[in-house]
Amino acid sequence: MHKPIIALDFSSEEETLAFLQQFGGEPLYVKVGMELFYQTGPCLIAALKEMGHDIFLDLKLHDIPHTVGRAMKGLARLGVDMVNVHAAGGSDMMKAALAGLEAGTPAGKKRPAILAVTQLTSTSETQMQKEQGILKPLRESVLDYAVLAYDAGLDGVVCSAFEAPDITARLGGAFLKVVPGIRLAGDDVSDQKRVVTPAKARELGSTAIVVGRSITKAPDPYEAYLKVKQQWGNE
Ligand SMILES: O=C(O)c1cc(=O)[nH]c(=O)n1[C@@H]1O[C@H](COP(=O)(O)O)[C@@H](O)[C@H]1O
Repeated sequence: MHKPIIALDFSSEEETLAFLQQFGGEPLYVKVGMELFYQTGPCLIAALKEMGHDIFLDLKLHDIPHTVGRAMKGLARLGVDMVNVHAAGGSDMMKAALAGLEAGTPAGKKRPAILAVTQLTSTSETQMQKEQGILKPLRESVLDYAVLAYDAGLDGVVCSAFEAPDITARLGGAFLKVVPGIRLAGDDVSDQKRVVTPAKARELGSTAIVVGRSITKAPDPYEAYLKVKQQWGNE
């Protein structure tokens, strides 16, 4: 089982490094998303690697296949461990993303795992149906996107824990289910709609969890991390 992935949703390198100092040098699995990457770029990725952290670079690419393929080729050179695209970009785009990653991964290095974001955990079924015009149940939409990603050769999906059992049943346990929308009991869910605790995520068969504000906004982030880790069941 993977360590909980901490979402470093900060706007500067200083803030990020001050946050990480509270972890006393413990090697972590961190997620760098668009807020931080757009401010700090590849330099911070290099610094995080130097500190021994595993990195999920969450830029959720969604564009024409040629553009996404070329972008992934560049991202592969950063030496991150995991990247993602939006499944809604389609099968050709996902295949181009994978081919770009393979082409960009330096010889002798491991290709980053690539995930497809299905339905964002901030989306409810009502919103999906009204705003995206997808009239099936949300669970079905997530499963359909997961099958599309699997057929395109991707390593897994980002989904909520609620859809994890269907995906495992259909595509097997090795296909990754990386699950955000995690809260410790009593924490503010904020903009998230499909939310579970770390323990529930494990019970539903998630491969990994992504945790942001339940850790980053906690009065004692390290203590919150230990609580998440304990509930999740450490590696
Ligand atoms: O791809 C993601 O990481 C992602 C997909 C998704 O469906 N929902 C989702 O919340 N995320 C990310 O996971 C993190 C969740 O943050 P918190 O809600 O603060 O725990 C954020 O960095 C989001 O960008």
